[in-house]
Amino acid sequence: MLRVLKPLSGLSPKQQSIGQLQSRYRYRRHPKNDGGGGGVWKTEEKKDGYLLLHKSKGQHLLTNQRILDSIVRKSAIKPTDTVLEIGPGTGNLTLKLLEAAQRVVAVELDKRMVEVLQKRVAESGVQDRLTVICKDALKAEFPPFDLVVANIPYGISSPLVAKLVYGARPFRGATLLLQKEFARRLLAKPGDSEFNRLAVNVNLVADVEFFMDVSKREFVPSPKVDSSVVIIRPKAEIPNVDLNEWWAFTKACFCKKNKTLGATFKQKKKVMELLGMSKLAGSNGDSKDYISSTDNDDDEGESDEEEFSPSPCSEMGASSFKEKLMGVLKSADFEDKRPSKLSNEELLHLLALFNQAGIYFHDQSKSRNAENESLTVAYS
Ligand SMILES: C[S@@+](CC[C@H](N)C(=O)[O-])C[C@H]1O[C@@H](n2cnc3c(N)ncnc32)[C@H](O)[C@@H]1O
Repeated sequence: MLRVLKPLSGLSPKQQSIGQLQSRYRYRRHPKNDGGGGGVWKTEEKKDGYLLLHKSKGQHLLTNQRILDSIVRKSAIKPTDTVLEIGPGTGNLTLKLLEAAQRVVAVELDKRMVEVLQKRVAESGVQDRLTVICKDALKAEFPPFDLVVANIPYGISSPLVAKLVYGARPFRGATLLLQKEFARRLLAKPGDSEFNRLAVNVNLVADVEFFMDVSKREFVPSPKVDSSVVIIRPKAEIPNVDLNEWWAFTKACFCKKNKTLGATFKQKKKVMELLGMSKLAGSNGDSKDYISSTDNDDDEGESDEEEFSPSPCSEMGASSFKEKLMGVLKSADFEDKRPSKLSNEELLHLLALFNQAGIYFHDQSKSRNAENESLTVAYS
């Protein structure tokens, strides 16, 4: 299905408010509709040209003015606020944000989108209040902002949410349009089937509120999935825990989220890897011993059900280390518990117990924002 974004003839831009400006654009099916194959969509941003919309970049434009208005209203933007928008696209939301905020910082990967956005905003005469950063939002350094309001490309949801809530910039809230299933995972509570490490990590530092569901029919072109709007509000106070260590610890616990912690930490492969890193760091004269864990997240990836059975060369170290791990789990009845049913308070308690036993978890890559981070754990 190909659609066209076509500017309608009408009032001169100078006579128009931003709201009127938006109504100059309408969407219709492209006459050369080819059924939507090939992952590329066409839209027209001016009478003599076409803009290909790429599914791979999540280019699904939200066109329902009522929904755009609700999102802006719900975001409680103050006239003095700077709003960060990730993926402004052709500016449907940006123009509404500029009506409410002092300044909008829009981070957009696609230069063609930036051109359309800047043209539309210039027509409204408020271009001096828009800053465009034409970069990948995962790599861009964000300037200070008060709020985030965005219909984001769903492909970067997880690292982007991590970048925001674990990032250095303080902000009041993030109103995000997300894939419905992803939003449900963010909202999940311990024991819910959707509950996973993402919810655990986000909930440590932020509260997540559901706002509304948005049908796929409200986008041009329609994606395959429905969406939901959630508001993420950073907590005023967060537990006194090393966030890098917390990130690595939850990764280790949730590598098989429905397995008991005893089974997870008993796996031969895991114990041996942990121990291997320990010896590596020890040879460098490090005061702590470092150990690594397999990077299997949330029941995906390879499984290693095999119970620990030490090889001759590392028998002593591996055995005592496994005993240490199991001792911690048993000391507070965590051995038979599943991470997917534990509250953050319980997980924090378990981490404190590991630390007391001299076992520390480390994020080797130091990249909580990256999609493929790896882990190490330290113990002494
Ligand atoms: C879902 S569309 C939203 C467009 C617009 N906000 C709207 O609601 O109509 C996502 C936009 O994000 C842009 N985008 C995709 N990946 C990005 C990235 N890594 N960093 C910044 N922008 C990105 C796409 O080019 C696209 O314009």
